[in-house]
Amino acid sequence: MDEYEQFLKKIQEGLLQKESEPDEVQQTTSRENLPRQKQSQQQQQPQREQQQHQASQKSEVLGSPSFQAVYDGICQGIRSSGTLDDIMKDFQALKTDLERVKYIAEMAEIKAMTLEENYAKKSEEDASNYEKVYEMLVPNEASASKALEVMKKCVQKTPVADTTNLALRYMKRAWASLLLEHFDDAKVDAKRSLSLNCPEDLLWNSFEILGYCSARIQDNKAAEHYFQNALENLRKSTVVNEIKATVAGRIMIVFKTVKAKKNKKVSKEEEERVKKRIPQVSHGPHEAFPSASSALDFLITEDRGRCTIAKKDIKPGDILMVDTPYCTMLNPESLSTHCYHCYTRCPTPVPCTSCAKVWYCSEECQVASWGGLHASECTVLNHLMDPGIGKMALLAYRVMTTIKWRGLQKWRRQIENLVEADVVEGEEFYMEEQSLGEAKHETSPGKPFTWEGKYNPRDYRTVLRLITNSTKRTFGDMFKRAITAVYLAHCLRLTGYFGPDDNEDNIIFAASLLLRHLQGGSCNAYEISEFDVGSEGIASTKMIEVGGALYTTISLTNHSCVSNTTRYSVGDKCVLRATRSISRGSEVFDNYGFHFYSVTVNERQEALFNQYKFKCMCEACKWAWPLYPHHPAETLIFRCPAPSCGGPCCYSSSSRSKCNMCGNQQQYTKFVQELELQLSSYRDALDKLRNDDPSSALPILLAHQAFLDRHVVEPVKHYTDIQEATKQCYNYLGNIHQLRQTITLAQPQYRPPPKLKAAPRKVVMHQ
Ligand SMILES: C[S@@+](CC[C@H](N)C(=O)[O-])C[C@H]1O[C@@H](n2cnc3c(N)ncnc32)[C@H](O)[C@@H]1O
Repeated sequence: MDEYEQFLKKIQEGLLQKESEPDEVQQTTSRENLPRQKQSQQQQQPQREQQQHQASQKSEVLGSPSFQAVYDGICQGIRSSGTLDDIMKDFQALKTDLERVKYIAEMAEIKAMTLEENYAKKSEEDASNYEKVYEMLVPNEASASKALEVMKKCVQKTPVADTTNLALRYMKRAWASLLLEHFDDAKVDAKRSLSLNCPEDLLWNSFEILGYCSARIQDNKAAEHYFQNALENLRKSTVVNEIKATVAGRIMIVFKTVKAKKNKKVSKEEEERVKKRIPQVSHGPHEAFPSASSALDFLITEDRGRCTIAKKDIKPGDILMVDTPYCTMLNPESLSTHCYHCYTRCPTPVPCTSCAKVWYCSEECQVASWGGLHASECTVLNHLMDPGIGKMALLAYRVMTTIKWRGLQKWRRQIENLVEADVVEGEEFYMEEQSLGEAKHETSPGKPFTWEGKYNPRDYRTVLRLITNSTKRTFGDMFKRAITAVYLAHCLRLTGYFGPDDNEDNIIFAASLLLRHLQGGSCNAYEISEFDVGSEGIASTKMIEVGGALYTTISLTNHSCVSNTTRYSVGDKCVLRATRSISRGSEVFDNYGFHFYSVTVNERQEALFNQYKFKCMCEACKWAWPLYPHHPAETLIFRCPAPSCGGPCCYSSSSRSKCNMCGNQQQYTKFVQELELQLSSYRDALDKLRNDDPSSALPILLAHQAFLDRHVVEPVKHYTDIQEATKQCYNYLGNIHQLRQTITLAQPQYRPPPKLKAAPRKVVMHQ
């Protein structure tokens, strides 16, 4: 191992150690801090002081205790005192969420809990360590992508007030992007650097980067302007003459070329494209439910609660809902790749100005997020994203920070009536009738589900009325959620949520709502997804769950394992689209992730009951339809087209020429001819899809689907195939991530001469 490698290893080890410290220390201090019995104030004080001292020594303030530690402490306490039966009895006798959280708040462990802020802090020490690693990596072109990653971390850790260092580090990140030929990214960072407090001596770097980026897209006028600026600033700088000569030489090669060329139009921004891709609902919007199509209506049924019904015949492809989220959250796994505000990928991220945990795709998102929800969670984000607390915690917390304390006051009387009495429209109606999770039959009629005014997806009351299934929850489920709710209410308090109204009563009131939202979230939250198209196109696609959201209109759709719709995300919006024909009066069904063709009946029923608290009675569950591999393959079963017959007939390569039920020859033959034409255009559509042309494939697939819906009997492989192909086409219309293609430069001479690519940048930037 040479000197360079040793140094690199040492720094990397140091950094790695730093990064893993918070969790370890957090757990240790948490356990120490969690008393079996309530500790006296005097006992607690020195311990807290010691922790505070330790925390101030670290780059991250380690709040204590974590949710997991509180929960484990309570469980251990119950086990060791042998009081489980009593606690279960008492807790299960409680009727409302308010009573439940009051009970939890009285527990010794909760009373002794002292939460502190816990978030990833900025640190110049960490930032400059990352910068050192970058300096070692960047001269080697093969390490450019590592250099870029390291520089991202460096920027994230840089204290925001240090605008000189930030400017320098954005510029260095821009060089790394340029080395990787990520021209758009390099341009964004070079501009950021110029807009900050970049030392005059080094200004030429960003201008030079911008020159190459503009030349790359043949914006020759801009390139000329940037190169002139680069040369001018280079001349004024104090860098040694040898370097000046080298840099000027490489700039001149490209400068001469761009001067001789005409301009070409610059491509539009990605954001614009995303905006345009938000579709409109088919048939125009519903009067009272603006996120839904006017082709829908909403009922409350005895056995399935609120549900969505087709008011008129719906065609495959119809867009039935385009829903706005009440609130959203980014999954912890996507923190390093996606914008914390708009959920797009961010190759040139800007960090939060306060913490070193979240990224934004742009300064606009950074500002919008802070002005929106992040300011009220930034300092407790490590608590909210604690692995033990569960995904729903952050979403429930965000419901509260979206409505804000002032907003809650407006509805307080209404909320208290609703929550305390646990009377919720819809639940109230069918809870009385319904035995535990047992759906009666699919087509029971219902009464209309009405809403005073418009059912606005940004109205808090639509979230408040999401079904919670609280009467069907086990002791363990409800007990843990109640502890989570109280813990989250304390996090709210830490961030100053209650303002001057910070008192025990209000915290308990907020905790009761949090408990409601934790339950509601578990059976009503949806994913924000991204369709990931790998390097091999359609053959290598997968769906990624980037975040979670509450869509209160889409939440009015029930599940079927043979659903007639599918969902996809466009930005943070959710689109619900018909995958088959839905006749007037039939129910519109979503699928909660358990399809009849890929999950066995028993597994589906168990999973649906565990999470959503109902027993599915769809056709596939009732008749135990086989899994996909066991569907009839070569044969299509259809209904005889003769109106007086309608009996099942088989179509295969060795098909008959008349119906074997009624003997009708004429209509049968005509139908088979049409079917053969249909099958041939279906094969055409599949070819188009294979060749990455989903927009040409989709209309053919939809027409074929409508034909099958008129004639074919399920389950059959061909029908499932076309459903899947249609969903793939829809996915291309939503959030999508396509691997960066390495573009060969149209004018190779725009590339900085290879020998000079890395070295001068590195040397000169640190003069
Ligand atoms: C997203 S909500 C759907 C709307 C819900 N019915 C309501 O009243 O608000 C999910 C919940 O609806 C109920 N549900 C969904 N699909 C169902 C079905 N096929 N049969 C019975 N209940 C169902 C379950 O209580 C489930 O937890």
